Amino acid sequence: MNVRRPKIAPSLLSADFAAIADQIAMVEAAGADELHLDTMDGRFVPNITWGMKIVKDLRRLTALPFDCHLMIVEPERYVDAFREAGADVITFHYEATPHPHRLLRHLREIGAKAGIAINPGTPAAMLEDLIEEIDRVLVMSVNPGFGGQSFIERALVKVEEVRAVLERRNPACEIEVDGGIGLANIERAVRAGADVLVAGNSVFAAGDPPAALREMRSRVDTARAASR
Ligand SMILES: O=C(CO)[C@@H](O)[C@H](O)COP(=O)(O)O
Ligand SMILES: [Fe+2]
Repeated sequence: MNVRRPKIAPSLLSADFAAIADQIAMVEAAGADELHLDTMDGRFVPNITWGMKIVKDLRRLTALPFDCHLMIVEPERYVDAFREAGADVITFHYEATPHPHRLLRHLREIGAKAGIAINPGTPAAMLEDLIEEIDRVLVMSVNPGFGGQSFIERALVKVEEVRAVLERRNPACEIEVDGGIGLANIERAVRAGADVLVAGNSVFAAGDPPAALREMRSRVDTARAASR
């Protein structure tokens, strides 16, 4: 059984970039385990965010691990640059490359944690021949592209399915859930088997973001203790 303490990764997509140093310091002080950075290219997803330059500059602001979620086509062209910019976990989309196996191996070779994300319409079974090559599976619980969307409940079934396969074949691999995570579902995500909970709007758009993050932390720890 999985007994790791789940991590909470605030998503900077929902942060105020005019005050980004303060926003990062705030979530770090409130107990964030990682920072989730969403790169979008306007092709794989309809939205556009930031690239390596921003990741590199943000790297100077914190020692928290950077969880770089690449929602871009041809991710193999950019992963080295994201690693050099300071990415610790690099997660590309299964749907964005014809060679996910090769890319997962390459990510480990360059010293990154190798992450692969699956969209809501992609079955967990598509990871079957990749399982041993993965350090983190990201189960999308919204269609990628925007923060603040509603959680897709079916994602929890997928987390359970991925957890069952990982228990047998790659127990060290983490499961991350991304999209619409908040107090209404964070405990259920942990009970389903999630190790990393991404939270954008539920932190940065809250009236009291540090309090929201601490409440999530407490609920996550209680849920994990209860599921042991
Ligand atoms: O990858 C994405 C969206 O595509 C996410 O990381 C969002 O940034 C999560 O934001 P919330 O749904 O938690 O507001
Ligand atoms: Fe994301």
